[in-house]
Amino acid sequence: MTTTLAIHNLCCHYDDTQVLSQLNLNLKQGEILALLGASGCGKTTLLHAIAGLIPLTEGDISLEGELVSSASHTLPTEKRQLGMIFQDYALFPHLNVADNIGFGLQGWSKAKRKQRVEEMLTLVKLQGLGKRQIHQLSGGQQQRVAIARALAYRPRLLLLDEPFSNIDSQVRHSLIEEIREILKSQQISAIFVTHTKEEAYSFADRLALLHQGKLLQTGTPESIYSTPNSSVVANFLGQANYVTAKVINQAELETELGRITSTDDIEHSVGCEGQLLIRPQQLELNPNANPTPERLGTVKAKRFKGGYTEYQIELGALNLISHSQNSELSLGQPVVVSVKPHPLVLHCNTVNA
Ligand SMILES: Nc1ncnc2c1ncn2[C@@H]1O[C@H](COP(=O)(O)OP(=O)(O)OP(=O)(O)O)[C@@H](O)[C@H]1O
Repeated sequence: MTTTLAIHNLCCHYDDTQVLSQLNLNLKQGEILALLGASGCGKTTLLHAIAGLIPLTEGDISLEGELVSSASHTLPTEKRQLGMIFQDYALFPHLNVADNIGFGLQGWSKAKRKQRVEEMLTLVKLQGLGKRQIHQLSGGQQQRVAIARALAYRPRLLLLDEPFSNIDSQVRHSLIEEIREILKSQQISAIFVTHTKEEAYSFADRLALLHQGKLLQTGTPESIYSTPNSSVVANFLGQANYVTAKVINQAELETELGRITSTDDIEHSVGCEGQLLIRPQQLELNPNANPTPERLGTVKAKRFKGGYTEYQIELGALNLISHSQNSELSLGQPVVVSVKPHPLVLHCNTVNA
């Protein structure tokens, strides 16, 4: 499979402040990647660098093997064959839907342009609405027009900056799935900026987590969620408990909750100490089990969440969050806390331990 985008050792500055540092990232043809991270971590800056809107101070960017940015060279945005979609749609209010979609097709014959616009209207399920004015469309429909316009001239890469943030949450989910299907059917490579992990999970094949201008981890949503390489990544992708732990052998850790066995080999060496990550749904609460002191906790708070109940458990100095199917536990009730069997994820205190 060919590489659409290759970013190598990229650094960007605004005045004296370094905003992106030593960033490496590749994107395969047809792949959808979500750039995820807290506000201000550099997501939009990276998108702008790929678009050629800001220069690089170090490193380079290639599109389909063509060098488009380096410290000494920036190919102008309009020569990069990119599609760009931003949260405010940036449609032309004085043009109707068809003219918005056909706007980028300069130099095409009238007949070919009309045919392409019709194809695009069908693709985004807006057949028959070509003559409508933009203000006569819903937010979701306007975003479909933006997609159609961006795809009409067959870009080699689509850049989307928080494209769903202005869409009503009721329609957002189905729109995300629909647009993903359109991109997949056309084998379009895309980079999508969001700070909402749920959007990233349903839209992207792969996530790239940015933190303070550095790329911390890339991988499928499932792999990053289950084996985050740091507490920053773990916390960003969902609630997390941490207990101190030490590797006893390849399969076991000695922890604040007693000895815990992993279902996979533990990758760290014996003796390594650190923090064991336990997701709330990996903690089991049992009011009837035989208590051992290190596992006996008390229910301090509970919140019904629909599909599960969230409990806050006090256990010695630990404050643990558990998501349980059992909604019957009451405040103050003693419970035995155990960890469901799973491959344990330990973040060691010592590097390379
Ligand atoms: N034109 C600019 N001049 C100076 N600093 C800037 C400029 N644009 C952004 N920054 C700074 O660069 C950093 C990264 O900004 P960027 O917009 O890339 O973050 P982001 O991750 O997209 O944030 P958000 O999720 O809030 O949109 C921030 O600290 C921001 O204040």
